[in-house]
Amino acid sequence: MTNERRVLVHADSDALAASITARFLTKTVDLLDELDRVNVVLEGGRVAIKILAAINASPARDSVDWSRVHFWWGDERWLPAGDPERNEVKAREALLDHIDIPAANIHTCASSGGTLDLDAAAAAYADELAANADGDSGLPRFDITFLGVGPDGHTASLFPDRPEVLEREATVVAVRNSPKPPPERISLTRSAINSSQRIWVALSGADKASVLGLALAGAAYTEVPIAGMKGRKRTVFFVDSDAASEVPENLIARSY
Ligand SMILES: O=C1O[C@H](COP(=O)(O)O)[C@@H](O)[C@H](O)[C@H]1O
Repeated sequence: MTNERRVLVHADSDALAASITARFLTKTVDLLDELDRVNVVLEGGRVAIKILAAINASPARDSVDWSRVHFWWGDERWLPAGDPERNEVKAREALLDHIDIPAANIHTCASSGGTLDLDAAAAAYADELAANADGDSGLPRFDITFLGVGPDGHTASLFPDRPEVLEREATVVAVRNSPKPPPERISLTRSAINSSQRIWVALSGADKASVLGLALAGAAYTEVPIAGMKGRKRTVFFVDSDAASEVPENLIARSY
């Protein structure tokens, strides 16, 4: 097993979504043969939601025993419950509301407008992670973590040149003054993300090409946060041809 990064290039975002869907369903079924439960970390980017919709539409969707799959979020936007811009709401609409999964398996971050303020909500999410921890890590064993990337290189809600990207102790941070709306967010930290067994990064579109090139060329993660994300077993970049235009040819695995 290698933990090298691989880049899989697809013709377009539809092909990308189909490929990651097939891989996700197969890997989850295989993991459930070995493990009592599988923990999956979701994100809220445009391509991520397209992938969840593709999983929902797949004829193989119900080959997964969803009662043994737990969903977490790499980040959440600090918005009222039910707000269509919440990552959780988008994921529910695309997939989670359509599968046979116990509510307790869906581990959301709190919403704004409730009893918790932003810091307390981040602490509550860290407590929920710790209550499901693998050993004394404070974190579940994240079997598959989906990440997206903004044109500025942010991933989850870790933005360039911000203190949150440097956090080493906490598993979860409250984010304020995000350069991308909404300004307040909750995010896993880099070390929490990098505890994942597998990180699957999805990028689509020409506006992601430059940052993908920088990340693969070894940019500092403080400036390009996605550059600092690496799963314990594998890190795979699922990209479309527009996003791949600045990836060195020798890094591309043309298996799709
Ligand atoms: O705000 C966010 O943005 C990133 C990237 O989103 P995209 O639409 O540009 O792909 C996403 O991964 C993150 O979860 C989300 O909160």
